[in-house]
Amino acid sequence: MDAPTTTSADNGTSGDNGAKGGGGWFTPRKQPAEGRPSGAEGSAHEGTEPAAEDGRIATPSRPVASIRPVGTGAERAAGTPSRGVTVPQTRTTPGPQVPPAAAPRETPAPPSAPYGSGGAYGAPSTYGNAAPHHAAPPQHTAAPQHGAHPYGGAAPHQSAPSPHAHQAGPPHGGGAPHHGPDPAAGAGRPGSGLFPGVSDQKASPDAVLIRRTMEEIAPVADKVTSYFYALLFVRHPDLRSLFPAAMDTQRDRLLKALLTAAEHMDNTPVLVDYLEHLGRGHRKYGTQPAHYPAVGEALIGALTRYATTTWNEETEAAWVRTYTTISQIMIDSAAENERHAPAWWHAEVVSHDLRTPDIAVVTVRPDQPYPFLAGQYTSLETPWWPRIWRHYSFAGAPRSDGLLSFHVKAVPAGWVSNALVHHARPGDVLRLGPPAGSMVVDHTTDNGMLCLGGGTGIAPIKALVEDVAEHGERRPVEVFYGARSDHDLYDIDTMLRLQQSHPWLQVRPIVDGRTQLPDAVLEYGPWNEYDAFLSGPVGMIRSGVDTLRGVGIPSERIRHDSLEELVAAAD
Ligand SMILES: NC(=O)C1=CN([C@@H]2O[C@H](COP(=O)(O)OP(=O)(O)OC[C@H]3O[C@@H](n4cnc5c(N)ncnc54)[C@H](O)[C@@H]3O)[C@@H](O)[C@H]2O)C=CC1
Repeated sequence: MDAPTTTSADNGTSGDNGAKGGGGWFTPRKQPAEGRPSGAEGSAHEGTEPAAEDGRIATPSRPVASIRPVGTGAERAAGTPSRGVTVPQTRTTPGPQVPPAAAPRETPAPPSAPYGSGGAYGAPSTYGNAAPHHAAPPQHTAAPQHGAHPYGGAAPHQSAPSPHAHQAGPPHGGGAPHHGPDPAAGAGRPGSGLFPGVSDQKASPDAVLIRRTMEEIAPVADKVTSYFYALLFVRHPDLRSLFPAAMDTQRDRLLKALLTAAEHMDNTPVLVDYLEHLGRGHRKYGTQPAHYPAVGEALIGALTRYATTTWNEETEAAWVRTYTTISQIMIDSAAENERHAPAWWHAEVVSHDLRTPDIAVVTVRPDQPYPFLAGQYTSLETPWWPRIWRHYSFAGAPRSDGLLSFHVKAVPAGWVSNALVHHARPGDVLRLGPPAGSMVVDHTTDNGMLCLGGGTGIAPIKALVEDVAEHGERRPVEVFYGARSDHDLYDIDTMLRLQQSHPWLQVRPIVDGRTQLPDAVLEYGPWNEYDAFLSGPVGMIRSGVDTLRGVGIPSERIRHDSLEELVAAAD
């Protein structure tokens, strides 16, 4: 969800959207033509409504409550009267952002992933783990309207910061950071279906209703998503230009974001971190507060159409409350971020080093200072594929000259990666989003570091090593660098040079054969006193987490970027 909602000067009830005339907020203004194609793309003509897959017109069952406008945090600070939910002022986050968890990298799949990962209108991404400074209990506790609860009711676990605050966290609690029951699940009966490990027993009433809806629409998720975008673009054709031409991957992002929010609805710290990250990340797409109500209308319209069994007035009210709060947090987060960071950075390619026929090291110079931490990643857009963003890790610790490097592998059908490897040249200008990810070094300990880098996943591992070196630490750092063949160890010379300079560093190239990357660590050790860092293909992360837990490293000391995002990127 990415495009949550809010603010609308008319309180969301203007024009035909008002709850009048039997229409209601999401009621079609006009019948669509017979046989009109459905789907998110193609079809949006202003003043008409999209047809459902079966050709029927989708008309919400009844008027829905308006998604309330609340203005931005800045407006409230200036004394603008609140018109809806009361949301406390956004907190200030000084210094480089260490947004919650992670994201995907090169996207070997459909070239279309719009708002890249992390992103836009529907991109979850990570959060699962708040960065250290996010560990404090959230200040966002949207006051309920009409007795409703902000996140769908009570905000139960507010007092407990995420126990996985240092891990790269998957959005749906499924991936690595949350090995074991979700902290939000309490001691109740574990949930089932879409939300394993999430219990309804301690869940707030709104959370229960929202999850029921999600369970119901899961089997028809594709239809819901298509219909959502169709509604959005038909009613707001101007918003279409914010999205990439190809919507394939984008569609999934909405549902994933919803799942993420739904799963963590009662875990306020996690949810707020996630949404704040999402709100900041949306700035680069040009998302404005006014866009949120539009998305909210389309969302409710799509749910009304497809969640036929669970949808009723109560459920609808829960969704409206929840969406309003979500929007507010994202809007406030973006507004706060706007005070000290650009929405994006331009970055000129200054060198392009083709290491293998399909791997390049691309170095860029941002047009203004770009603060980040070693181990983080950014989103990147090329001039050849506007509005298509991909995530790449910084392949080095911050440098005094401000240059940033990325390791890019051209993957089949990967538009961005192929453009970067085969077309980018010095002088080309890319766009970068804000830094993200929490796979960073904890300099408050001197624990040994066990690092597994598979393929181009070695990029952030190299950054971590440089970070340790720059801090003058002498903790043991063991790097296992996996590749399919000797030829694919494109950065081994750099890693071995680092090893020569630093006696605390051990680099072991592991070429697929007798053993593969995660298993190779079993021949060494013991590792139970180490912190672990995993970076590479999702299969490697999954098996690596299992292996490392098996050798005694607790889950909370195993860090990696979001599995969900990596999976999404590989679709
Ligand atoms: N470029 C970047 O900045 C970053 C990229 N990544 C991710 O790293 C991946 C790199 O892709 P490639 O270079 O093509 O890697 P690859 O597919 O050639 O695999 C590299 C090595 O990882 C291990 N591995 C792969 N699959 C495995 C599995 N299922 N189980 C156990 N070990 C496995 C093997 O040792 C293999 O040689 C991509 O998925 C990318 O998204 C992750 C972080 C940063």
